[in-house]
Amino acid sequence: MDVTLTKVHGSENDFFILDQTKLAHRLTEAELKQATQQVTDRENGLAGGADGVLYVDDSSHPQVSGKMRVINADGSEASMCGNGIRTVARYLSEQKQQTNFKIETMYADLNVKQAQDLAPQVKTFQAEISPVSFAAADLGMHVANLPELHHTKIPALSKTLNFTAVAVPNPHLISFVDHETLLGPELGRIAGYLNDGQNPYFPDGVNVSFVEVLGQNHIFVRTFERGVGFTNACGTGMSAASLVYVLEQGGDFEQLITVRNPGGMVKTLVHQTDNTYWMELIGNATFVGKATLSLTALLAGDFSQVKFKISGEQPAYQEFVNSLE
Ligand SMILES: N[C@@H](CCC[C@H](N)C(=O)O)C(=O)O
Repeated sequence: MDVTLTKVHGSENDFFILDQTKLAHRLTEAELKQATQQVTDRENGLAGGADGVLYVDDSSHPQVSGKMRVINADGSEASMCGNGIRTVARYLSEQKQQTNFKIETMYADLNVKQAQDLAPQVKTFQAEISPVSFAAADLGMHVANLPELHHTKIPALSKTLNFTAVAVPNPHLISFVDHETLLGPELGRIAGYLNDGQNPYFPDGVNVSFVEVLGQNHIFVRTFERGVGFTNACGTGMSAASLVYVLEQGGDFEQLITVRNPGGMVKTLVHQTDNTYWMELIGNATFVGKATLSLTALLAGDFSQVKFKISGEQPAYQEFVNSLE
């Protein structure tokens, strides 16, 4: 059986899209994990590897155009992926000729739509990020029996930094820091510890983001992701950081927030409807290229015979990044 993998990125958070509806039969759970670990490997994977694989499938939900499952590079499954869903939105939009529709994810059917291009030839999509919860149970968090964590020190992690934890719905720990701390070693040290599978605070791991305020409704977010490590950007992390920025640091509801990240820039909107928060994430959905190979070669991690066909979209994205001040 042949399998086509499309390499994509959102703010250089890169993935392969594998459309299960195009296969003679669906991959088993074990195959999903194995294929992901093989293809994403940064040294021996396909086309430089990736941060994860986005598996597309049909949805059985009414009025929903497709389903996305997110498998991290280490084989663990995530409930959501903000950068990934924009690329899946573009993929489904082109397959089904729709510009405004819903995608099923683990916990919610999320609205997605095509948006105005961020820059010439930089295809851009907008995705709903929800549901939001601060509850320890939804975060898999065990910090001093606290039901929620808002702008609070965790002495075992840092004597100086304050943390807020929020599930969107994948778990995020957010800390606002100065420029030196943003770029320094603390993020790797703290996030590495929290994702070691042994710590008592987040035994299932957590995505950790450091955020610097650059100006009004303008922030920089650097993220160490659960199941991956440092990535160029994390869409749910930038959405969670935007929410915490609005709630704690003077950002504005219903105003576009510019979010810079090591891989580029996105825009977010933070909403409050009744007592519920939700966000929208607007950013590039770039297709880098694609390859077709046999399932046997994919599972064996044998990419020696694979021809990777470049799309030609990356130079426009690079120009966009170069244009950012
Ligand atoms: N890069 C993603 C998040 C992917 C999932 C994350 N690593 C997790 O395990 O929760 C994004 O753009 O949101």
